Amino acid sequence: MSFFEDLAARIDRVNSVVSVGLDPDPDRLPDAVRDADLPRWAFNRRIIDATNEHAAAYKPNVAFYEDADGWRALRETVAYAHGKDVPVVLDAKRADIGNTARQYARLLDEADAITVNPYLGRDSLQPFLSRAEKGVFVLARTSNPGGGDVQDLELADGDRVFERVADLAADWNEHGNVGLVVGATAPAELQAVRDRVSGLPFLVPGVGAQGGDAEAAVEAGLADGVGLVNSSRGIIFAGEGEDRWAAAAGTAAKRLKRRLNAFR
Ligand SMILES: O=C(O)c1cc(=O)[nH]c(=O)n1[C@@H]1O[C@H](COP(=O)(O)O)[C@@H](O)[C@H]1O
Repeated sequence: MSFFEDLAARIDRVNSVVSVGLDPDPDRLPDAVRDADLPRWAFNRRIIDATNEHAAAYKPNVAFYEDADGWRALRETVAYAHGKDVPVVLDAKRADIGNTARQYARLLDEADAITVNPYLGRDSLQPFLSRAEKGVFVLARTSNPGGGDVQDLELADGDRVFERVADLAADWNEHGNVGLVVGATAPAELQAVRDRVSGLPFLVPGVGAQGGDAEAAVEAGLADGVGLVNSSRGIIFAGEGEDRWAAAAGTAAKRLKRRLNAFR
């Protein structure tokens, strides 16, 4: 099965488009996991136990794992999520010259989909795109405050850079495995991207801690009902400082699922 077929089946099974971001900031981990052999893995395991029935996908951002223990924690996390039948999107935002990109693309051996950066152009993404069974989410309009600095620049024909990236990504979709990352904090741009590319599913981060627009995320983010709306800190640290932190994450995931489902 291709990634998007698999994701569509998962969305149906749990009636949810929630992507739970697994970004285990070491400074915010609860005391209960701090003495574990791999604290990030111990944390993620409890979060997955608490949230999987509401999760269409998990999205670990590799920034939170890029050290020796981190890679072990990430591998355990992905295997555990798969054991619960939940697809995993590795948020890596990678791309490089072909020779290097081929090595980066090995990350896809670990997961079902990945986020990539379009700035270096098609050949830099080819090693990802050619993995037909894996999903490739191309950054189009990001959610950060400076997301427009480059992405909103106007080209000579009046298109904005992020719009052109969306068109390019649609051209790169030879295997039906391409999606776009478009932040919920810029709802007008989100809708503009949807107006350009009707068929591509979006991964929409930025609801929750970044205050993005959940309604726009669902209305523009899904293509034929398929797409993901991600929250990381808003779910995994919902009960920070409490004993019931894992249960609080479960409640936060369920609440977000219901909020998003109201617009589906
Ligand atoms: O590619 C991403 O997932 C991403 C793109 C973007 O435009 N904005 C964005 O926040 N993200 C990621 O989505 C997650 C958002 O985390 P929270 O703000 O805690 O929900 C982080 O892992 C970000 O790196």
